[in-house]
Amino acid sequence: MKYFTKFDSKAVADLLIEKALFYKTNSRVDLNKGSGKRIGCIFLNPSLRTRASTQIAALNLGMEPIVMNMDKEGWALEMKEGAVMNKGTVEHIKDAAAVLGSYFDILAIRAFPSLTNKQEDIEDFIFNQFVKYSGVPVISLESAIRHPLQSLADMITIQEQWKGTKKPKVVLTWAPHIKAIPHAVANSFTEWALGCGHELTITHPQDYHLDPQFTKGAKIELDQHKALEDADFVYVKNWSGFNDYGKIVTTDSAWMLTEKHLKHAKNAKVMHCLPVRRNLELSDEILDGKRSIIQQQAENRIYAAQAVISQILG
Ligand SMILES: NCCC[C@H](NC(=O)CCC(=O)O)C(=O)O
Ligand SMILES: NC(=O)OP(=O)(O)O
Repeated sequence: MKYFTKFDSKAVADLLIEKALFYKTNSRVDLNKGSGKRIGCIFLNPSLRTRASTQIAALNLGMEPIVMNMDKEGWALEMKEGAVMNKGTVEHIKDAAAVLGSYFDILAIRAFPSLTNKQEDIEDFIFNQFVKYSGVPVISLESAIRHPLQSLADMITIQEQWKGTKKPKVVLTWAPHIKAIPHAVANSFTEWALGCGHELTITHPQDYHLDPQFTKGAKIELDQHKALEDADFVYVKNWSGFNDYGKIVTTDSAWMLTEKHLKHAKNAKVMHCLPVRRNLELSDEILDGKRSIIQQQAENRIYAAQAVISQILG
């Protein structure tokens, strides 16, 4: 494996899940595997979990992680080919990524979408410029359209939690937010849940349809209460408009998940990638209650990253 940027196949997902669960109980078993190697973690946006869990994962494999907050501490990067750089940007991605490629054995990049330039975001332009010019293996720490390490951790968590014999009913439900939020987590969760063979229902208000390239094969049910009936796992997530790109179409607080919403889903476990805005996206009663498996998801981010880095190291 050279790149970890999206769902590959069920076989690869199963292998990574198995590897991650092994590392969860034997975290330092491969301490020599990455010895003498460096991973560069490049952040163009804020992070708590991804930043810490990726470093811990690398350290568990004996690798040296170096974190660069390029948005604040690096030179302003020019991404466009052939640009005349007579404005704010100082260094071209061609030069910067090539230098980073020569410093690191693996590069890991976080690059959120603009939410204004739909075409560029859909093409994952900024992330792919790093891939194109670095020449080394690249891991996505969340790009404009995907967050595969999060989704891998989500799949690990579902596998750990699910004790039933039938397939679990998994529901992705939209939640209110005050800001325009990326589609990456929702897209990726959909991609991985379907790819791993889960039965997925997506529910959201009118006009919040996700990019159909991700939702093909999912059941879309716009009645949230109906969608939540008999759910085994409920993934709560806000996203902004896709058709009306990057827009907040509604902030209807009736969509915020409470116990009342789960009246017909007695055993449902609730998931969220974090950070969560309490009592806006999700109620305290759910977050602090028995249904929440959110802390477990966050912990599994370490082992998801460790499995991926280990696989790239070979
Ligand atoms: N990396 C995980 C989540 C990143 C992003 N959240 C945010 O931007 C939160 C911003 C705020 O709440 O102000 C999202 O939900 O897609
Ligand atoms: N879930 C997640 O990616 O969190 P951070 O943005 O804090 O890394």
